[in-house]
Formats: sequence, C-alpha cells, structure tokens
Amino acid sequence: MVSVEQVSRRFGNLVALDKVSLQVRPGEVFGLLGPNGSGKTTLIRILSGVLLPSAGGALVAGLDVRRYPEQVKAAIGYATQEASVYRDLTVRENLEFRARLYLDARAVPYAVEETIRRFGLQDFAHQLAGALSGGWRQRLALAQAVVHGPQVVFLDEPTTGLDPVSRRIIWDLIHQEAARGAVVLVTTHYMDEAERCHRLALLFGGQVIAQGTPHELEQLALQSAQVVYSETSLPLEQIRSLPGVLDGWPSGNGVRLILEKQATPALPLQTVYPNLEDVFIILTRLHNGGTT
Ligand SMILES: Nc1ncnc2c1ncn2[C@@H]1O[C@H](COP(=O)(O)OP(=O)(O)OP(=O)(O)O)[C@@H](O)[C@H]1O
Repeated sequence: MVSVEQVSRRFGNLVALDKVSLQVRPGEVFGLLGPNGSGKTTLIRILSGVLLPSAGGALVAGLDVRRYPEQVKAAIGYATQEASVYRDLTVRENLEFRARLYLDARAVPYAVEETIRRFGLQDFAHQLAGALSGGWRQRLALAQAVVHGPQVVFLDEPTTGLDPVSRRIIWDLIHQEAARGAVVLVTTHYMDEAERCHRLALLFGGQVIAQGTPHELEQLALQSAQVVYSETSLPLEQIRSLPGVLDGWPSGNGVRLILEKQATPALPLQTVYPNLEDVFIILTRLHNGGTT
C-alpha cells in the first residue's frame, strides 16, 4: 500500500507539490500524469525516501517515509528510465548486482534466473547492456527494479523514447508486476499511455486536479464540456474565436474541438468520445477557473 496525505514540497519559493493526497493498493497500476515540471518526480523521490516532504506524510509498504527512509528504500523497486543500467556490465551482471544489494547471497541466483525468464531476456543475458537497443535496455531497467520482488514499484517515465511496440511490451510487463501483487506507481506525460493505468492522478502545478479511473475522468470532463469533430474549411483561428469554443486543433480533414457544455457553434458537428488529452485540457481549464 502507498498512502500519501497532504504532501507538500517547496524548493525555496517554488511549490513543487501542494497538498497531494492519494492511495494506491496492491495489484494496482496507478499513473501520475502531468506535464513537465508538474511534480511527478518530486513525489516519487519523496515516496522513495530520498527527499523529505516540507509538510504532510506518506506511508510506503507500511513505513513512514519521514521516520524510516532507509527501510523504505529497501522495500521498493525504483526505475528511472535507463539511468540505472550499467552499460559495461552484461544483462545478467546488471541483475546480479542489483539483486545482491537487497537479497541474501543464496537467493540471488534464483531471483536473477527467474527475472531473466519473466522478462524474456534469455537471449541477451551475456550481452553488454550498452549494446542493447533502447527498448531492451528499458526492459532491463524494469527487470532490475523488481529483481528482488519488492512490494512497491516506482517507475519514472518507463517508456520515454520507445516505439509503440516496445511501449506495449513494457506496459504488459508493468501489469505483470501488479498481477503478482505489487503496488505500481508510474509517471508519464504520454496521455495515451495513461489509459493503461487502473487509476490516475492528474498533476498540474504540483496539485492533484483530479483522480480516478480513466473512464471516471472522462465522465468528469464530459460534465463540463463536449468534444466534437468538425469538417469545416474555416481557418482554425476563426473557429477558436467562436463563442463557446474552448480549444481546437487540426485533425484529419477537419478540426477537433472542445466546446462549452451548452455551446452550439454554427459548424457541422460530430460528437466524439474524449481521449485523455481532451480530458486533461478540460480539467486544467476548470482548475484554472476557465469559462467551462
Ligand atoms: N532539487 C530541486 N531544486 C529546485 N527545484 C527543483 C528541484 N527538483 C525539482 N524542482 C522543481 O520542482 C518542479 C517539479 O519538478 P519535477 O521534476 O517533480 O516535475 P516532473 O513532473 O517530474 O517533470 P518532468 O516530466 O519534466 O520530469 C519543477 O519546477 C522543478 O524545476
């Protein structure tokens, strides 16, 4: 279990996190979704016991992060993209190195072999990590983070820079960790990826502006706005200035628009189901006291 209660963190005058509260259960993949600088990494660092909150508190695997930061570090698995992979060690050596930090020496060989199998790394076990493609290196980074079977797994942008096929594989592996009962907290700024999480918190300017399942967030956004597709030849700037139009961008042969709930602009309109990018735009506007 990960439980965050009113956590704030300042860096000088900058408020990086502002009264963030959330709970993540075992078996759950929970996404922290937000743009650059919204506080995702700061929260993960606090929950990993490497940074103290300025206010509020958090429990990770039953441990208070303020009082037991060293025990927290031992209870979690943490992957920060590929930074944690040693390029001049082989895949197996990387896993052994990490496993030895956490496990009794006798338990290391089994844990390493089991992880190599689970992550499909058999054919690369003797290869230098530096020679792996980006997708396989990220797979190794994830394998390393969980080789010791942690109860809680933190993944900071685990798919950055990967192609769609590699991203899908990594997400399957992330879900595999949740299926063995781990709490999994993932940061991402890819809206499409966030749909793969069981639940999400939308972070904006250090605040959680909404949280729930992707479906709940979509429904929440639809209470205040509508998303439509319009096949029109009017210039985008002109469309954006129409009453009731909150945002719009090119899409196929027309434009995708976010409209106020009751707006009926004089355009051919086709209602479309919102994706998480639409949801994010709608909810950030609401949060900022927009006109929605
Ligand atoms: N050690 C630090 N000292 C000063 N400011 C910091 C420090 N760490 C983070 N910040 C600031 O806190 C804010 C939140 O940063 P954070 O890295 O948590 O965001 P993020 O959502 O993870 O962004 P990204 O997606 O770019 O990784 C940013 O304005 C950042 O500049």
